[in-house]
Amino acid sequence: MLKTYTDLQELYTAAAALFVQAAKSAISQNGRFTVALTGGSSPVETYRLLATPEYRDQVQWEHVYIFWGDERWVPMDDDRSNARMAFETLLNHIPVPKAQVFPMWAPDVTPEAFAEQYEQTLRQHLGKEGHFDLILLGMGADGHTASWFPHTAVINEREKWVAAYYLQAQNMYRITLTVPLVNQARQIVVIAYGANKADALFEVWKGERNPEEYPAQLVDTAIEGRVTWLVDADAAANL
Ligand SMILES: O=C1O[C@H](COP(=O)(O)O)[C@@H](O)[C@H](O)[C@H]1O
Repeated sequence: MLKTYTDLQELYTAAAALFVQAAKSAISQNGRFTVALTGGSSPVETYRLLATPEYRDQVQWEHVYIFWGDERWVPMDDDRSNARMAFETLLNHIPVPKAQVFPMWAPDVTPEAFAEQYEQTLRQHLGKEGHFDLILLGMGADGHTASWFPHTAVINEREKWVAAYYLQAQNMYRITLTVPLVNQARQIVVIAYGANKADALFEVWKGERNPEEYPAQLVDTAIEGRVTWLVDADAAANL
């Protein structure tokens, strides 16, 4: 499902409302809520909104388990860190227990070894089936989502749940949840706005199937109601 907003504030509100709704429903059914956060610029205002009393006070944060969908392999005080952004905008402002927050970063370990450790952590918290209650994603102007960049081997990974690899174009390691794990989530919300996303959004939704070029096509929209794209009119201009 794709929902288009002319007012960005309404898009942020819709994303925050979906988060709260997913948290309430998972906690009432299973006593806990597992969520993977996205990075980049797209979720910033949604995270800020979730930190306001109106949204924050609707969530039983002591039952929430926070992971990341992907990360730039940089220390958490680096401006590029997805975790740093999430702490600054949301996590520092909510009463979630620190032991239930799992950034994709650790010093003194290789990214590949860390990816294996992170997968073990996920297996402990998600069980062997690996169903997140909610995964938030963004989409870059090049059609990447999570750290599934065009023409990288990681988009064909079907065994591992978490993978790390060196992204030559950015001269940095990336760590990411993989396609099979993301597509097992109970709910996925993709946030994409801005005119620079219009071409990629068109290709992902209306273009020929070509996930090597537009990896966001790999987010499986087949199950009705499970995947929601929240986009603005600028991003949707070519649809
Ligand atoms: O590098 C990344 O980019 C994507 C998209 O970022 P945005 O700034 O266009 O929102 C993001 O979803 C991903 O988490 C991040 O690592």
